[in-house]
Amino acid sequence: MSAPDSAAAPLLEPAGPSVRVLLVDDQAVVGVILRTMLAADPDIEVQTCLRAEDAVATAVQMQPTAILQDLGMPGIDGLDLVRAYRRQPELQHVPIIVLSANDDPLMKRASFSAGANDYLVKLPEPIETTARIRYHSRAYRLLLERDSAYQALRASQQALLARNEELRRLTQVDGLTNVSNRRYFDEHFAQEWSLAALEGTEIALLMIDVDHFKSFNDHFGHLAGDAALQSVARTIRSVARSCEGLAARFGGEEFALMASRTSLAQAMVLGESVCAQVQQLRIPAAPPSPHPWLSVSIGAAAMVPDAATLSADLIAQADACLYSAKRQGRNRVVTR
Ligand SMILES: Nc1nc2c(ncn2[C@@H]2O[C@H](COP(=O)(O)OP(=O)(O)OP(=O)(O)O)[C@@H](O)[C@H]2O)c(=O)[nH]1
Repeated sequence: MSAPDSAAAPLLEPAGPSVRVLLVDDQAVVGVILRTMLAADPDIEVQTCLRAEDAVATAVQMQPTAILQDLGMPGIDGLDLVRAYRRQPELQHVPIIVLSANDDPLMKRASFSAGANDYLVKLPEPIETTARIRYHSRAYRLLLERDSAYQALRASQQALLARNEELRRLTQVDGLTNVSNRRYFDEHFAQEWSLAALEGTEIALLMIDVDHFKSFNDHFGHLAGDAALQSVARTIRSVARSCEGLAARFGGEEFALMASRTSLAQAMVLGESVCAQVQQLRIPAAPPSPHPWLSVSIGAAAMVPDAATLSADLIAQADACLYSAKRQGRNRVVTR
C-alpha cells in the first residue's frame, strides 16, 4: 500500500462523513456486498457508480476519500479510468484502491504505475476491506489538513511580507510629498558618494527651494501651501526619474535632486527643466514675488569624490549656489 503524495496545488477538503467511498463497478452485486460488509460502520458512506463513463464526473461531484475501482469494466480498461482520475486536479490525490479478480503481479504493477494506491483481489475479507478503506481515507484527510494549514501559513507569510514592505516604504518616504524623506536621502547619498569615489565618476546635486513660500502660505493658507509643495515635488520626481536620480524632501520647502554619473552641465539642464516645469504648473505666486507664478530657485553642483572631499562638501557647494540664485532674483539655476 502507498499513501497519497503531498501537493503544491490547493486541495479540496471533502464535506460530510469522514469516510466516503466511491465504488466504480458495473456489477451491482458488488455494491450490495460492499454495503453489507460496511453495514456496521455508520461513519463510512458508500456510493456506487455502475457506468465507467460516469465515474470521473461522479467522483468530482462526490469528493470521496477513497475510490474502489473495478478493473474489468465493459468497454473500457479500468487502468485508463485510474489515469483519468489522476488527470483531474480535484482527484489527483484521492486514494484509489483497485479491485480485481486477477492476482497477477504484472497487473498489480500496471495498476500502481497508472496511479493506484492499493490493490485488492475480489472480494477480500470484510475486515481487510474496511481496514484498507479506513487507512487510505485517514491518510488522505491528514494530507488535506496539512495542505490547508500550509496554505494558511503561506497566506499569512505573504500578508506579513506585504506589511513589511509597506512599513519599509513608510520609513523612506515623506508623508506629504511622497518623494524620499531626508533619512533615506542621507543613506542613499552616502552610498552613491562611495560608489562614485570607487568608480571615479561625477555625482551631481541640485538643491531646490520654493521662492517666497512664507508669503505664499500667509496669502493662500497653509493647505494651499501643502498642495503647492506636492505639485512641486511631483515635478522634481519626474525630472529625477528621467535621469535615474533621486528626488527627496530635504526639509520644509526645500528639495534635493541627486544624480549619479552626471556632470555639472547635465545638472544645469536638469535644473532648467525643473524651473520650467514648475512655471508650467501655473500656481499663482503671492506678493512680494515679482513673478506671476510660483517659482523655485536651484543651486547645482557636481564633483568626482576624492580623498580630500566629503559628501557634505557637495551639499555645501549646491547650497551656496542656491543662495546665489536667491540673491540674483530667484526662479533660476546657479552653478559655480
Ligand atoms: N504649507 C507648508 N508650509 C511649509 C511646510 N514646510 C515649511 N513650510 C513653510 O515654508 C516657509 C519657508 O519660509 P522661508 O524660509 O522664510 O523662505 P521663503 O519665504 O520661501 O523665502 P525665500 O526662500 O527667500 O524665497 C515657512 O513659512 C514654513 O512655514 C509645509 O510642509 N507645508
